[in-house]
Amino acid sequence: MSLIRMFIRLRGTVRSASWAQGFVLMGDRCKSVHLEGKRWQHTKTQATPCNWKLLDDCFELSYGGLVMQFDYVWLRDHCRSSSCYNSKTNQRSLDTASIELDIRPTKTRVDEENLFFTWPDGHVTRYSLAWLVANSYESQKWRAMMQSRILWNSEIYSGAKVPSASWDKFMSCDEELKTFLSNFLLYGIAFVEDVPATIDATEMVTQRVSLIRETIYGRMWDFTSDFSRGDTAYTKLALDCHTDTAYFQEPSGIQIFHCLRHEGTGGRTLLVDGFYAADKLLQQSPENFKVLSHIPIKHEYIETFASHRNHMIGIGPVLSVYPWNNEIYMIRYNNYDRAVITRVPHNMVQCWYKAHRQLTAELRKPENELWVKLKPGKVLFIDNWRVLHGRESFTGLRQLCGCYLSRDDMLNKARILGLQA
Ligand SMILES: C[N+](C)(C)CCCC[C@H](N)C(=O)O
Ligand SMILES: O=C(O)CCC(=O)C(=O)O
Ligand SMILES: [Fe+2]
Repeated sequence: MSLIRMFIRLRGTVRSASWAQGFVLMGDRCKSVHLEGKRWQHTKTQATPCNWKLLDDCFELSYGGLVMQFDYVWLRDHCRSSSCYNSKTNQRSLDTASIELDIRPTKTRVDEENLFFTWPDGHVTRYSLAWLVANSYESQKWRAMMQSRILWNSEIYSGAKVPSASWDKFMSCDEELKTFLSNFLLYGIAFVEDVPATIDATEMVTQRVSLIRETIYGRMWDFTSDFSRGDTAYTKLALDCHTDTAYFQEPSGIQIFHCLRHEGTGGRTLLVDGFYAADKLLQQSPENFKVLSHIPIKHEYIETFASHRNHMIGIGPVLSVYPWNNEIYMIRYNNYDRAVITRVPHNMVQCWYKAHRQLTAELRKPENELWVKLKPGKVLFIDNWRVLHGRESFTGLRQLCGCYLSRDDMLNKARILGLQA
């Protein structure tokens, strides 16, 4: 059993054992009652009554209709007094390792809005009840833990009529940027239109969103089908849907494409929501989802051009999920760059191929494919941890420019603008 799962189970047991009769005790006067040998404490009548109990292994608080349990070390550790926490830098100054692991408050008291703990060394910690509620495990649990997203196929995305941002407004107005980022977080793709068809303007537009992540391809890159680098991207061939830089330990968070010119035919861009496909897989076959989220696979970029010598390796499952809630946060799918499978025993290899086949079938369903023709002026932002891209083969001169962006900094920007990310 994973540690986290064990932890959740433990918490569950503790909670159900200790709280069942708590609410009958809410009185209208200040009083304390004994229940199963434990002393219940109450505040005076108020809109939201507060009861608390010092249990052997945790502090139990009932407030605002919620029953919460706090570890004593946690309560000491999160003290917001000026000697424990620097509210100018929002950093902890307290040395957590100096807290006795069996610490208990010597005195506990409550007023209308606050709880006060006195610790064995005399230090007093004050918590506002509202802060404790907001930061309790029990209240977090009920909140949407998942990033809100709209999973899409071609019809859903087209039907949503998500507006593109427009260059002028995008560059000058934070509300426009906020709407853009909100759409980007929801769908994993977003467009800015009317951008001057230059590398400089493309760079400017990306700088509104995040910091450029420089890679072996440079900072801003532009490319044509001249095979100047050892990769199929630099040809006229079609490309099946994939995520880029699967061969990085941390694949690039965001990819930007701006088609600066195309004199020829074909060359449309393919976009597929990898999380939509993964979700379908999870519904149809949880075992196959599990296989793809557990078996680590290697991706590799080997370039042996005289001018460019590279050997990049990234290892990770096709589907990365958070261990605590199984929520998918990244898909790594690139059949071109997938390396030799060497670390998986043959019986598991067979399972992996079956699961991979099912995911591939889902990704390739025509109804899941969104095809767009990129034109000069239209800059595409792709969440490279979620949305796969590909392209149709083409003729003629076609020049694309773009860059990779840091995912953390995009999320940072979104939060600063007030979005939940
Ligand atoms: C985007 N740019 C042309 C610079 C690089 C293309 C990298 C292609 C590589 N096979 C991958 O999928 O990561
Ligand atoms: O040429 C294209 O449209 C995209 C090529 C590609 O997959 C890439 O550059 O990452
Ligand atoms: Fe690519």
